[in-house]
Amino acid sequence: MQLVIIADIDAAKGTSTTSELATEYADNVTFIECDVTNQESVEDTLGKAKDTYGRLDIISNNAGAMMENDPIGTINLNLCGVIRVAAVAMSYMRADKGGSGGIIINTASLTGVKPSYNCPAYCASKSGVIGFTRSFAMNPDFDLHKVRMNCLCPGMVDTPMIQGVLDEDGKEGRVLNFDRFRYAANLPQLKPSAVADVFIDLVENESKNGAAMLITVEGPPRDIEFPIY
Ligand SMILES: NC(=O)C1=CN([C@@H]2O[C@H](COP(=O)(O)OP(=O)(O)OC[C@H]3O[C@@H](n4cnc5c(N)ncnc54)[C@H](O)[C@@H]3O)[C@@H](O)[C@H]2O)C=CC1
Ligand SMILES: CC/C=C\C[C@H](O)/C=C/C=C\C=C\C=C\C(=O)[C@@H](O)C/C=C\CCC(=O)O
Repeated sequence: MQLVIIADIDAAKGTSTTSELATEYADNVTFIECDVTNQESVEDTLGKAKDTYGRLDIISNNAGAMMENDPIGTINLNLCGVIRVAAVAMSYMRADKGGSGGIIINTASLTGVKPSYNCPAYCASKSGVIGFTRSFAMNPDFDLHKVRMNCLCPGMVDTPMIQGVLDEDGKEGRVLNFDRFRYAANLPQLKPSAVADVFIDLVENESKNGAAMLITVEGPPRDIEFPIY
């Protein structure tokens, strides 16, 4: 049986999403309020998940936001949040410490490899997620802990994040040039399900470790190839 914990800082949205899913999956979906920028909150959330279900197999490290008006906060949420969650999750998942191994999938972005002057802190945070993922996966300790790590690098996806930036009408400076962002946001966007499909492939394909999956409207998903120095 697949059991899912939805963890998010937005309790109202998290609860309503969980109720929606419960119509199909009954008690197999639970919501826990969590702030990935707060170490105690992350420990509390993953501790509760382990206590409720006995073990952790799959982590979707997905929380993130675009807020160029707060560049340090952007790094703290998008990059440090990913590292924080991964570290606590590892304490439960490691096969050599009583866990069963598994997979952590971090959400990076196309902007982690393709710079955009419009959101330098966001791009830096996502480049960091890619670097963290690839470095983590290279560790020879994998043979002991058995936790794979991969990341997703989607182009623009039709989600509330994009709409949220557009709705603000540029006043709060979530991007540096609102008109350029609006232009980019009017180009064809991915559906969230296109990203979810790649997520499922990464879970199922046990040969994948350290992959950064490029997902765009231009063609099928593929591994990003990085130069070797
Ligand atoms: N929408 C897009 O075009 C793309 C989005 N991404 C990334 O995908 C991920 C998901 O974003 P979307 O679904 O697009 O946006 P979204 O705004 O719908 O989802 C982001 C979620 O993160 C949560 N969150 C924010 N701060 C948090 C915190 N401190 N602790 C816990 N949860 C927190 C929000 O409440 C929200 O539910 C993000 O990491 C984003 O950077 C990557 C590429 C493209
Ligand atoms: C701004 C980033 C938006 C969403 C983040 C998401 O993680 C991934 C997005 C993928 C691509 C986004 C590209 C956005 C680019 C820009 O906003 C600017 O660099 C301007 C882009 C296009 C303008 C084209 C032109 O000037 O002719």
